[in-house]
Amino acid sequence: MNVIETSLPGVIVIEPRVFRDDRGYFFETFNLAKIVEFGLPNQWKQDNFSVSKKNVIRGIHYQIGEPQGKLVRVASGAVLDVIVDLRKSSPTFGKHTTVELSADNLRMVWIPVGFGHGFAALTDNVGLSYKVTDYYSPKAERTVLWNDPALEIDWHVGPEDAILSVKDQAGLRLADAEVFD
Ligand SMILES: Cc1cn([C@H]2C[C@H](O)[C@@H](COP(=O)(O)OP(=O)(O)O[C@H]3O[C@H](C)C(=O)[C@H](O)[C@H]3O)O2)c(=O)[nH]c1=O
Repeated sequence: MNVIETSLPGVIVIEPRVFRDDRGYFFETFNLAKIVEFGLPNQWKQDNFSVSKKNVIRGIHYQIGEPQGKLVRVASGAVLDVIVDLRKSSPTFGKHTTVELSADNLRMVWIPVGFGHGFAALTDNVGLSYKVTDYYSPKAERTVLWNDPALEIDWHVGPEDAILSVKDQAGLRLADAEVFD
C-alpha cells in the first residue's frame, strides 16, 4: 500500500497493493489495521455506492454538526474527484485538490472531516464506492455550489454538458455557506 500526499494536508491518496496473475488481479479494498497505520479512523458507519452517467457532477457535499470522513474509490469507470478545504481557520481554506480515481488506477482518496467532496464522471457507468465515518444526516447535509467562481475548479466537464441534481444546482457559494471552524 502506497500513500501520496496532496496539496491539502490530511487529504491523502492511497494506492493499494495489487496482486496480478494470469486470471486477473486481487486487492484489499479495505483493511482497518493498515489504514489506521496511515492515521485514518477506526470507526466507520456506512458503505455507500452510487452509479453515474458520463458528465454527472455530484457535490460539493459535506455534513455540518454530524461530519463525515470519507474513503472513496471507483469500482467502474473513472472520475475527477474534487476535495475542498472548508475549515475557515485553515491556511488552505477554499483551496481544492483533484485526483483521478478509476477502475484502472485503483486509487482511493481519504477525505477527513472539514472538507467538501464532489466528483465529475469522466466515463459512463461510474460506480463510486465509499465508506463514511458517520451516518447520513439529511438535516446536517450542506452543498457548496460546484461552479462557485471563487473555487476556480476545472471539472473537466463543460458547463453545458454537466448533469446535476436540483439540490446541487442550488448549492451555496462558499462565501455564504456554513463551514467548519
Ligand atoms: C448520501 C446518501 C443519500 N441517501 C439518499 C438521499 C437521496 O434520496 C438519495 C440520493 O442522495 P444524493 O443526491 O445526496 O446522493 P449524492 O449526490 O451521490 O451525494 C453523495 O455524493 C457526494 C459526492 C458525497 O460525497 C456524499 O457522500 C453524498 O452527498 O440517496 C441516503 O439514503 N443515504 C446517504 O448516505
